[in-house]
Amino acid sequence: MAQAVVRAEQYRGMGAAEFFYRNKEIAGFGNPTRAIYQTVRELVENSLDATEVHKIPPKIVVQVEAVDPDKNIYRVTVDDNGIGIPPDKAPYAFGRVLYSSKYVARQTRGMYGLGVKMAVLYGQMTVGKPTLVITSPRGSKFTYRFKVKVNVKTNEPEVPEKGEWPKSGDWHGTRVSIELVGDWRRARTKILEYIKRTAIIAPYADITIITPEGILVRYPRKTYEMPEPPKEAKPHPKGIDIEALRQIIDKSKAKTLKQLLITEFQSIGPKTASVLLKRAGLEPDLNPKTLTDDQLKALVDAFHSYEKFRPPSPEPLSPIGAELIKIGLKSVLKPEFVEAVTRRPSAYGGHPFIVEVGIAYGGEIPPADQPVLYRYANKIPLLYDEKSDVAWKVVGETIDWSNYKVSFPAPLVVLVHIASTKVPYKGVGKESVMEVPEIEREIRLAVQEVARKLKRYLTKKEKEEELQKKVITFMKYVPEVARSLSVLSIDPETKKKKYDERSLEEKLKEIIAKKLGIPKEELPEVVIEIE
Ligand SMILES: Nc1ncnc2c1ncn2[C@@H]1O[C@H](COP(=O)(O)OP(=O)(O)OP(=O)(O)O)[C@@H](O)[C@H]1O
Repeated sequence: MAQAVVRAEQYRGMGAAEFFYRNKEIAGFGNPTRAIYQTVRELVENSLDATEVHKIPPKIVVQVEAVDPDKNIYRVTVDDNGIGIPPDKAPYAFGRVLYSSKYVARQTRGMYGLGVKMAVLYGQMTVGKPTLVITSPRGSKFTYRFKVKVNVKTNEPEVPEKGEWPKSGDWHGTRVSIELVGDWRRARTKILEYIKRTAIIAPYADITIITPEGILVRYPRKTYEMPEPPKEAKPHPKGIDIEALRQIIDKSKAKTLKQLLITEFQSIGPKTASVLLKRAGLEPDLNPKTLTDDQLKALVDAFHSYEKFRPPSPEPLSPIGAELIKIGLKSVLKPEFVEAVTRRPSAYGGHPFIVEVGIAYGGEIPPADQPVLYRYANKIPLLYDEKSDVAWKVVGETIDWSNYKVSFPAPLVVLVHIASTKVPYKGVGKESVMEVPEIEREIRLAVQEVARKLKRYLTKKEKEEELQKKVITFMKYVPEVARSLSVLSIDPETKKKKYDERSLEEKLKEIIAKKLGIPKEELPEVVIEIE
């Protein structure tokens, strides 16, 4: 009988690239449908960050080509007119997991330094080919071309091919091309919806998608008006933990603790610094680099328990603004009513955020049994996991729409945008946002504010319709009544009518207009004759 072999446990470490390679689904690459959707998303989001944050009106072309449809092999290519990537950084940007230019307190779509590498990895795992990157940084005299792979074991980029050539025009931007096994047919609707919703939130962008069937869908730019780009801000003490503090100390040139607090954090001046250090039981002149674990903890505790900090600065945020939301909703959905609001900045756990809400109603929007919710976080449309998102909780479950004169089925679209330096996503795939009470509250207030405007509009519309009905009811009888009165006014002796029909009609119209409280000229010209 075979003896069971008892082997000793094998221990080894695992790098970031290998971890995400083994756990693709947590980054949104769980199956071929999600993978192709997520690839388009990651590339488009990088392109938008590379343009919009630098005040360049984005021009983006997405192309999905069928390389071998029988094997479900597709090529996704995204072109942009962004700032490009310096040639020494490009291999890392595409070939090293957790490498990013966005690890700063500033609102961008990207934040983890992961997205495009997951797409590169997925491509190399399923088709085996490297990703092609062509880029020309702004101001550079060259265009660079790389083929890049991620080395799963070492998390170092592999560059099997590279080249450069002089640039003639002033083109700048990036083109990324990835071949992968994807289920285009299943993902198609979601991808087209994603592009549509991106066009709504960024009406200043020119976005085109060309599908494998050769269909071209273009959302032309509606305006050159763009949101103010976010500014980088120092961290707020309330959002700091011990590790973050350690990293700040490592990078800082401050010689004393007091200096560190004043120069590296928002909301701390000399006075507050002294109070905080006293609370933490630390000497102001201590060299920050010598702090023990206990001292670091004492300082973080003092940060968290201090009640008088100013709220985090909203400068690193870049909301879209009510006007642009309205332009976006109007141009794509063609509703009869549209309104939007940008709330004042708020904060949770030391992170600033702003909620924006837009409502579109009627027109070409088809009626649905529930409100159609367009969720966005840092301008990214979120299409999956709707029911577990804080915005759904408010729009779909908490708000009683009948209070706003909406009865379902109704043609109602509600757009909710959360802009923050740290959106509390439920996962790195960025599909839904956690139920943070401060955010939930802001969403509720914003939805209520816009919904009240919708109610006013619907009430006015209802009144106008009632009035219109009355006008028609009264006016129907005018010709007949005028004729009868005219006949009654015949003088028995002369046999002549005292009043002719025309003048009686005019008199009757005057009476009706007065009764309904509208100018006589607004009564319909054509008088409906009764049978
Ligand atoms: N089209 C592009 N133009 C300019 N820079 C780009 C472009 N695509 C990627 N990059 C650079 O590559 C970096 C890595 O991109 P990646 O998608 O991996 O992460 P991210 O966008 O920073 O964060 P996230 O994982 O949250 O998307 C970006 O931070 C950016 O600096």
